[in-house]
Amino acid sequence: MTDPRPYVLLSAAMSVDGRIDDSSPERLLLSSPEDFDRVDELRAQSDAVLIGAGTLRSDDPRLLVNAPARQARRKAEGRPEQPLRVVLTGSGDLDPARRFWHHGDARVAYAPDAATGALAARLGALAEVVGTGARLDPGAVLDDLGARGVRRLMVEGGGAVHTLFLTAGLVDEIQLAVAPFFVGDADAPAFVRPGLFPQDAAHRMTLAGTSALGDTALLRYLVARPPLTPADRRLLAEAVAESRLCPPSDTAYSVGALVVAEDGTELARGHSREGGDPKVHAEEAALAKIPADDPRLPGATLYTTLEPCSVRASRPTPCAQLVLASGIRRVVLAWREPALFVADCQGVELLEQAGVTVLECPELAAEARAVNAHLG
Ligand SMILES: NC(=O)C1=CN([C@@H]2O[C@H](COP(=O)(O)OP(=O)(O)OC[C@H]3O[C@@H](n4cnc5c(N)ncnc54)[C@H](OP(=O)(O)O)[C@@H]3O)[C@@H](O)[C@H]2O)C=CC1
Ligand SMILES: Nc1c(N[C@@H]2O[C@H](COP(=O)(O)O)[C@@H](O)[C@H]2O)[nH]c(=O)[nH]c1=O
Repeated sequence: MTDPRPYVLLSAAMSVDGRIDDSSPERLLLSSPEDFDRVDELRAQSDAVLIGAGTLRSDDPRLLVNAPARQARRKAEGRPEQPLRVVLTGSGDLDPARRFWHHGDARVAYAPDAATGALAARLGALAEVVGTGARLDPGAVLDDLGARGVRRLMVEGGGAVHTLFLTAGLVDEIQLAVAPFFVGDADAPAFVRPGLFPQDAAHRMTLAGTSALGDTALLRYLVARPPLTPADRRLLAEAVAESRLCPPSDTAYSVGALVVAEDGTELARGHSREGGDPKVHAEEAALAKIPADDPRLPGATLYTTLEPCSVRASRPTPCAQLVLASGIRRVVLAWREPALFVADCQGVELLEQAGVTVLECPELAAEARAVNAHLG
């Protein structure tokens, strides 16, 4: 049994025009004193508090539970006085002279594997340095924190880190404080950067509370995490690996697909243009290998790197229809079809309308897309 990932609470303060700082070197105080007290209480309730390297550089924060009564409460509960303090970096370029490293108890820095060696040498005993694979992977960060016993994680910014966790669908709750003024500066950091967020007009968050903290409005949102399991991610990564086997094409996507029964048995896998058939799609190739009357199909999941097609020039039956005909009721995909060969792919809509559960895994979208980088 792997340890559970922590509950992730993202807390930030922004101006009414959506900025979390201005572009001056000094840190901008957006929160009211009452709101800063909320932040202190949230830190006290958390097992770990996390920021990005940009915030470390610009704010030089200590990131501590400040109220002595809260420190004492933690101690009385048998917890360390201060939560684990966490920094994320892509480059590994973290300055050991920052205040962050010289306060509180335990500290961890996460970085892509390639950056860990130099960073560990730089930080020495100031922090543990942990690699997250080829890239800065927020899922790997949560896995590692879970294994350290972290059950509640507070993500405290800045904008790039908010974007990293939100676009990966890894946030459970947002506490967003809105300060009653404008920053009015196009160069000032925004709450989030542009990105593909699972929460859009069609997938709205739940407003769980609003309150006034001094002159600051606190909005509390519950963010439904896409119910993907670690096994789903692993199997979808297998589908991405399968997509790398596709014979190259300048006119069609390279896609990989796996069909896996409820008990984890792989029923079939397939990839685009498999076996010399220039027209076959990955889902079609995989489904063709399973007898139509296999009783495991209704409980099975289709993992595919690209949204199943809803219209198709090459063959009469699009893949979304093939999936419906197979009886499969659950589809996990990495990447929605871009409007390159088909103006508006309706594969997800078609499946959902027929009652199939469709889950997207934005964490793997970049990898699925990379296999098709030559298509632009
Ligand atoms: N009002 C508020 O509530 C808060 C405001 N802030 C403000 O936010 C600003 C800082 O925000 P921002 O500049 O976005 O910095 P962040 O704190 O979000 O850190 C960004 C850094 O984290 C690493 N990183 C983040 N995402 C990735 C990724 N996908 N791949 C690789 N590395 C990644 C990089 O580190 P590296 O550069 O080492 O490669 C990147 O430069 C400051 O002005 C600060 O005052 C911050 C927190 C709260
Ligand atoms: N400016 C700002 C925040 N900034 C956050 O507070 C951190 C600094 O905390 P400390 O080390 O305790 O001073 C900083 O790194 C950033 O994450 N937070 C908020 O709730 N409201 C605000 O207006």
